[in-house]
Amino acid sequence: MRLDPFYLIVDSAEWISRLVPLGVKLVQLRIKNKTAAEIRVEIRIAKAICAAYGSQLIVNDYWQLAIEEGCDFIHLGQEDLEVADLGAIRAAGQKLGLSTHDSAELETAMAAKPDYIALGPIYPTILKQMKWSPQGPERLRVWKERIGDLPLVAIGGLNADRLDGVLSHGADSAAVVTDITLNADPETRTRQWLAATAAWRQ
Ligand SMILES: Cc1ncc(COP(=O)(O)OP(=O)(O)O)c(N)n1
Ligand SMILES: Cc1nc(C(=O)O)sc1CCOP(=O)(O)O
Ligand SMILES: [Mg+2]
Repeated sequence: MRLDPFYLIVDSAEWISRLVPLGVKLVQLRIKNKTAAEIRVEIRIAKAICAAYGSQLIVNDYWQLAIEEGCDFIHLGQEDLEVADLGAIRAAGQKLGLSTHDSAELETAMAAKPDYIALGPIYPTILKQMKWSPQGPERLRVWKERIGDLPLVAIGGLNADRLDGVLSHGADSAAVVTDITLNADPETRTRQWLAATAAWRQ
């Protein structure tokens, strides 16, 4: 499986409706602090938009809702993984991406036979408090050697200027939140990401 080098992460279907039509081919819906009923609606709308534009939707955390809504790709962190039913996820034919932050987590993640591994935070992030110090792009090489052909996602503090650095250190895809969603002009910033990743899309 190949992942697009530009992996957008947003917290609403509204963002997906704004940015996916610009050409984003890989997008995660990562919603916190909403009810399950509200998240179901968001997933449904996001799925329809992604289907219309040929974009791969990945649902964060809410694997049961993702299955019920007919989505095909989820992302889980290590704490999510502890309580998730991997058998049900596989039986539903879901692809699975997993977060890792250290070697022990990588071992746990690999045992779950994921479809990609994410490593973060590569740089300091302002989105959420992290227990881990920034990994630095060099650590991506170490992860790539350990996971072989499995796609590797870099996340945390990425911006258009840091893209080439992470992709040239072994990441197959660069995930981003605030460099786009907190930008004064998110559409223009998204176009910059699309242009900056074009050479890695061949
Ligand atoms: C691509 C990608 N990588 C890492 C994460 C973080 O997942 P997790 O550790 O479960 O934290 P939350 O995002 O749920 O706060 C991610 N969402 N996507
Ligand atoms: C959601 C998330 N997970 C991370 C991890 O390291 O697992 S870093 C992160 C935040 C990414 O946001 P930004 O691009 O704004 O830094
Ligand atoms: Mg999570």
